[in-house]
Amino acid sequence: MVLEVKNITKSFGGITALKNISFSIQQGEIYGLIGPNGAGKTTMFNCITNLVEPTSGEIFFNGEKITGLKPYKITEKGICRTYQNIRLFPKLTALQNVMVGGHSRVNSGVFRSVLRVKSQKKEEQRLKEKAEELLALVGLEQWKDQFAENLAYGQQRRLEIARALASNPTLLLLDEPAAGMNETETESLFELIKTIQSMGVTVLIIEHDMSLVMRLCDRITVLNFGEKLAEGKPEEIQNNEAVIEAYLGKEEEESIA
Ligand SMILES: Nc1ncnc2c1ncn2[C@@H]1O[C@H](COP(=O)(O)OP(=O)(O)OP(=O)(O)O)[C@@H](O)[C@H]1O
Repeated sequence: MVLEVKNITKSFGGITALKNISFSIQQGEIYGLIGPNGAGKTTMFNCITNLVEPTSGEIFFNGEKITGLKPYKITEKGICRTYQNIRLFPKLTALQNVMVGGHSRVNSGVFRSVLRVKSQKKEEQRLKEKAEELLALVGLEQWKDQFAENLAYGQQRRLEIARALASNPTLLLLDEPAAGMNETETESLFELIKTIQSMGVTVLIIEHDMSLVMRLCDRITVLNFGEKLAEGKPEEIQNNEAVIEAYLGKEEEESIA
């Protein structure tokens, strides 16, 4: 198992955002986390990356307990994420944004070296090449010198993914990557996530676009008011009565209305 979430509960004062949630993700899977607004999905990402500390429960990454580790340590171990609200550096170029992502995992070893300046320069060059490769991967190579703030919304979302990949994660957490994207952008996002999977990266994705989730994910957990409502393959989730009632059915009604 790449990731094992065991009995995670998270309370914020009177609100219990997650109630005793468990699930496991296998190497190479694309795993979906879905549920209505406020179900606890982002809180789960925050618990995995320890931006918020779980009230109880444990999380294991490649068999090692990561609960309680500092967020940067968790990144170093190979978990990276994007955010629901884009968090790029608007006044840095696309290339610089990706290079910043790469720094988080090279700082310790290389910069402590005795041959500091020389190795720093080499490292900078290596980061730049890697960043260019990643920009090509997400289809932004011709935009590399543009400020992030000048990129279209869908491009910014892809840039966030490139930045997250810069630290060589083995587990990538994507928080609503298709939000605000049109159909064409969503389709190229689908292809991109499939490519990332084929590179050997395991993916955990929060997404409201059901058509994307159902085509993309190998397995899915459904959260509702902090509780786990169901877990299974896309077809199992689509046919699950409780899920239809709590979530998919409601969406259908909304789309009919
Ligand atoms: N830092 C916090 N302090 C207090 N309450 C919080 C905090 N973070 C989340 N919550 C609450 O926890 C619950 C779950 O929120 P969360 O953002 O995890 O849901 P979500 O499933 O990601 O929703 P959405 O789809 O709208 O992003 C909500 O009731 C939210 O208000």
